[in-house]
Amino acid sequence: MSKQQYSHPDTVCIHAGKTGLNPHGALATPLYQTSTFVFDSAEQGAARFAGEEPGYIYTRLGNPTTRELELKVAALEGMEDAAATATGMGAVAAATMAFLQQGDHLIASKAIYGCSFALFNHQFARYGIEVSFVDMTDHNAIKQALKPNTQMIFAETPINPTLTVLDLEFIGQFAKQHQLISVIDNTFLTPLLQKPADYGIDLILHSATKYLNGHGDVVAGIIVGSTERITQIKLTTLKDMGATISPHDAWLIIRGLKTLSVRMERHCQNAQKVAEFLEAHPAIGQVYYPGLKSHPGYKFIGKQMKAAGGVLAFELNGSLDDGRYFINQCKLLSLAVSLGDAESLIQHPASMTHSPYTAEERQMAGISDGLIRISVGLEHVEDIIADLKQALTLMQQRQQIAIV
Ligand code: MET
Repeated sequence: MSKQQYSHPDTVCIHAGKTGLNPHGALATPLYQTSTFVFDSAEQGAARFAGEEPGYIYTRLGNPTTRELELKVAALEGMEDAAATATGMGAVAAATMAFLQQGDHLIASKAIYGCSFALFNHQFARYGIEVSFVDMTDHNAIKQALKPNTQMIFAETPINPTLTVLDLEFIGQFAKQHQLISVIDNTFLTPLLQKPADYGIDLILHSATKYLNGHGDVVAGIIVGSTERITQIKLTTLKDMGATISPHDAWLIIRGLKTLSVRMERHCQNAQKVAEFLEAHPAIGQVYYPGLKSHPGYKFIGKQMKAAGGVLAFELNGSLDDGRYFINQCKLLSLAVSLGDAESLIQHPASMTHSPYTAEERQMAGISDGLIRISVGLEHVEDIIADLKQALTLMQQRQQIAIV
């Protein structure tokens, strides 16, 4: 295992995490596409199962290609260890359920990705885990949600899809003060733009489907934390529930990570320009992007977050029907959920990513029916803006005809 420390994350993305399991010195990481590993003897197999001898057993329990991905992302987040998972939701479920049991209480942000909300709101109730959904911009509300059985606090920042920014320093300190396990989903910014570990956060999650992989061809997740906590996850929820990543998917993410730094830079530059264009357009109402001075999260830029990332949301001056018409007119932007790909993606959270919420729950979470989310891709920004502009013009013309 490489012990070398690199001073810059760009270099970490490319070089960190080498396991040394590379007998021919291949430049690219070898892909160990195998379900199982052959033991030299029955005694060796028994010793590996007993944890008395290091070495691989079976890919659900670990794999050398996956290990390189885990070590790389742990190094990027500045944490000891990581566990890669089959999907982002695999990471959310394995990380939370490893530490929560019947009778425990979880404080969760009231606005989070739709399936994280569904897991906490629908599934946890079935297992006797109590959840309070809280507006985490309101620190008093967090304090008031605390109960004697509270074990964990869970949030995303910026929030999917409202782009609300939460104060990681407060969350980290609050969790320490009350001996809670703090969990932050860092998917939107990646460790290149935000490092929750700097604020004492215990577990950091990613949907690796998104920016870490970056090419829209994988679903995967990863959990980052201390060796102790990651070991507990690997020996319980990950081993026994089995949301294990495929080695091939781990290999693709290792390849994608090599360009994470340059991709994030371009995503941020493009998103900033798109946000400014939308903010100035008469057909657009509110734009939600922390890179805009008008956004309450702007004060965190250059502090908690290096930049605002590649996702933005906005409301049109128009009806839900106008919004659907507008999205349908986009030609370059693909109408698809997910984010962090080279392709710009546009979607309607209320009916897509956040449809597990009821209309009332969405309203409480601040996700309006008119909200539209864009993952700004790596195309030339003028082409992205031109596509949005033509779709907005068509929508405005249709609105005019409707009035006449
Ligand atoms: C199945 S819906 C979405 C996937 C992804 N988490 C997103 O926010 O786009």
